[in-house]
Amino acid sequence: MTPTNLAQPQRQQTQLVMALRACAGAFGLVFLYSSGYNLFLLAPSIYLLQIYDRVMSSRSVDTLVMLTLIIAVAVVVGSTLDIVRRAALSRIGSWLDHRLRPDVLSASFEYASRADSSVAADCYRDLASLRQFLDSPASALLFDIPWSPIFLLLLFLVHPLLGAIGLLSAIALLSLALLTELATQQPIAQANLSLSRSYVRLATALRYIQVIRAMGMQDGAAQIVYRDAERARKAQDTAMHRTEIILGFSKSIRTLTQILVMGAATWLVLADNSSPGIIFVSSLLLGRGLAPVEGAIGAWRSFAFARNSFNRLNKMLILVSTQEDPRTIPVPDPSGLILDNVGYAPPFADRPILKGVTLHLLPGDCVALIGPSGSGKSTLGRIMAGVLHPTSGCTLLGGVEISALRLCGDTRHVGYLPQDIELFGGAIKDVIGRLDGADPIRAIEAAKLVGLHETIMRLPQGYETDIGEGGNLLLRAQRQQLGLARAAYGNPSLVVLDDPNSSLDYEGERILYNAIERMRSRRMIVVIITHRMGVLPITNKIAIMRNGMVNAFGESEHIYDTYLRPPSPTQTLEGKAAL
Ligand SMILES: Nc1ncnc2c1ncn2[C@@H]1O[C@H](COP(=O)(O)OP(=O)(O)OP(=O)(O)O)[C@@H](O)[C@H]1O
Repeated sequence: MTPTNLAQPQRQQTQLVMALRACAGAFGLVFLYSSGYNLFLLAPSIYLLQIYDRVMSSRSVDTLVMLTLIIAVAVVVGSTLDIVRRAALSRIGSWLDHRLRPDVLSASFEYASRADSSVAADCYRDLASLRQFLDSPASALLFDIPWSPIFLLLLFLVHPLLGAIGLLSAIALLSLALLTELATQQPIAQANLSLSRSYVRLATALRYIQVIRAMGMQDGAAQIVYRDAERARKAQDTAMHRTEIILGFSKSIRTLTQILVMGAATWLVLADNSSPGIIFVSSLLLGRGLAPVEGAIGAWRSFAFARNSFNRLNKMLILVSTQEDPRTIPVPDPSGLILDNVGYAPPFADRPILKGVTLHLLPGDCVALIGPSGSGKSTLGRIMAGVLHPTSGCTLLGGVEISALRLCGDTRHVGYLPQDIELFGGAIKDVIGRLDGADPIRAIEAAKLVGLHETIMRLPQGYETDIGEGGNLLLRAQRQQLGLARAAYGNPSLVVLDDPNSSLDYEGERILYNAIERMRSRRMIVVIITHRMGVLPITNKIAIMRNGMVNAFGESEHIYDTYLRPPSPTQTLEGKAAL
């Protein structure tokens, strides 16, 4: 299954859902703390009633002191429970972060390689957003909301008229909460989108900062990043202003209801001979009943952001997890590489880049993939390397689908040197060893295979030399050689080299050709994507590509003589004479 759209609804157990389920006990505890906290919030109401009913009638100072002490203890216990539940929510957030970070990181890598790297980066950030939400006061509010009806019920018990006023007010506030959702949904989604775009653009600009500075494009690049950040800010402002307006209304409703309840309670005291305490008790109960609803309107943006983060992260985990079980995939036998009717069309493209490519390469084969620019060579190379999934047909290495080999984590079956080289890591031994806790012996073996060992040993720190961010401390030719060693690490069955000699001088090319000979002698299949014809003599097969198809494929000599050999002067003269 190819993930293209995170908007599809899915139902499946993901690591996120399972981790949340594992927290059920902890959430239950938070619920208990919250219940205790909300119960203790009743203390001031009870206190007032007791003052009116007992102290005022008995005029007993001792009762007043005792009551005050009891209520003071209740208030301290209530505040402590509030602190404890917030600390517990924060601990849950930290635990979730710790438990899910590795899974989310690898799922983000997977999603980035299969679909969209910017969405993958967003999903990675979503985990932090969820943790931030659990750290914020908004998360505690969720546990107060169930208490809202209980306070309103108590108000009903005090007097049905007071309860009815409270209920109507709660309904009005809930409608405003709903209105907040409707009014802020679109700007919040827009803010999310623009913010993530600006992050992606910033990352790209920082990656190419040397070129940007050299060409004097700094201001233009800043403008591009700034434009999206501005859009995000404006959308956030819109959401905030709408929330503020609705919050203003809700405050008015709340104050009016408060006055109404106190007025009605006073009327009840006068008309019904009720205790005067109900004036303050009803006001307090109403306040407690409406506070979570009103708080929810204020915290709506936090809820919406947290919900978006949860949904997006969960969907990415679902899409990435719909894979074959890697443990069931066997190690390939040496039956070679088979491309059967391979087609590829990028998402949303109107025409395919590759159309029905069929090739069969045997162990020890070295094939040159040549053809005009844009004919689809690099795309085919990426498919062979398992970086891209073909949209039709299959690519089998030793009878196993290449993308499945990559997913089983045993990447040693395939080596890949991309056009942009893209080195990643710090010390040379780690770069060559594919960041796999590099076995230095094997890294040295790979360096020797590609003829780089002596060069590395001449460096003051040898294999421990740091290559700088992305290898920026190295010459391009050296980066290319290092990329070649990385591709050869672990004796893979297939090595795909995209433009491996583009930066090499004569000596560099000689070393490369020797390296390829050695790879072939180890029965590796070597695919060379190139524009340089000088590489053809070391190949035994050539494939010529045009318009996403392989036009000609066969033994190098035959293909060269038939399609590539320039006509000799005599042939040209004979041709002219014939004319
Ligand atoms: N992700 C993509 N989305 C849309 N089109 C793409 C994508 N990647 C490549 N293409 C297009 O597919 C075509 C083939 O690209 P590809 O890089 O495979 O060609 P190539 O033969 O390797 O070219 P070159 O020799 O210049 O490297 C080009 O027209 C390119 O613009």
